[in-house]
Amino acid sequence: MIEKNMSSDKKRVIVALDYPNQKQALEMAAQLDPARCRVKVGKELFTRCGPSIVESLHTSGFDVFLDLKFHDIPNTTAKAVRAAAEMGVWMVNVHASGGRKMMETARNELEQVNGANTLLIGVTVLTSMERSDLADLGLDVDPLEHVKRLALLTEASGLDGIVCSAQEVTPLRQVVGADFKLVTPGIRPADAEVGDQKRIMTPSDAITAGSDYLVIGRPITKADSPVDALAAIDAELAPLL
Ligand SMILES: O=C(O)c1cc(=O)[nH]c(=O)n1[C@@H]1O[C@H](COP(=O)(O)O)[C@@H](O)[C@H]1O
Repeated sequence: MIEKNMSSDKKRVIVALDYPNQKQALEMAAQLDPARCRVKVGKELFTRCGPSIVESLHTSGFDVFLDLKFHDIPNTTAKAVRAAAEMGVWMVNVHASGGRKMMETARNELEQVNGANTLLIGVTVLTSMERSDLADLGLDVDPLEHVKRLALLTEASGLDGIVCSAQEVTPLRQVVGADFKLVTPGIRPADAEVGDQKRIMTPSDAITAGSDYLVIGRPITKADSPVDALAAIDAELAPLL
């Protein structure tokens, strides 16, 4: 029997536009349908292009996840989150390990932006990290344990959700609220190259586990035909949504 994911949002895929220039990013976006997916602007593209890339994507009708993973003192982080909200982005993120005061200050700042309905999300443990990477940081814990701790802190700080691995979604769903968004990168279709990701899952397994949004970059953008790669992912997800 096919298990249906609970979220009513049908646009679950966020395509990571990890490109070094506006031309390549917009060429990719032109092949995507804003009615069927969202896009992510990350550190490389934003550092090269600045807010104009976000404006262009908005003009083309896309919801934009601005993935700059802010991590700084509370005032600096909050002002950066405000700047993102004033750009009108759909989602923005901070590192949950910046702590409660940083996240609460960012949340409060966001509330003061007129008309903003930007989702504010906390990054827990990067999907490229495994237990040994946490040990290097002096954290002698399983990634799931640390993700759980940061998820609860993020929720208590008033944020809308977290970025985590899809591998953590099932146990997290038992401890966070049903509306708390679980955004999962590290998504790899069965035949895709893993690259630098460590805690991975297939698109259908991630949705079945309860992921709200799947962040997918290279399996689409580096495919011979990005359109075909996305269509295959959509076909894999369709029976589950
Ligand atoms: O916040 C993110 O989006 C993010 C968090 C995380 O833990 N892991 C992670 O891979 N990401 C982003 O998700 C995207 C994944 O890209 P691919 O590995 O190419 O599918 C990249 O743009 C990363 O910056």
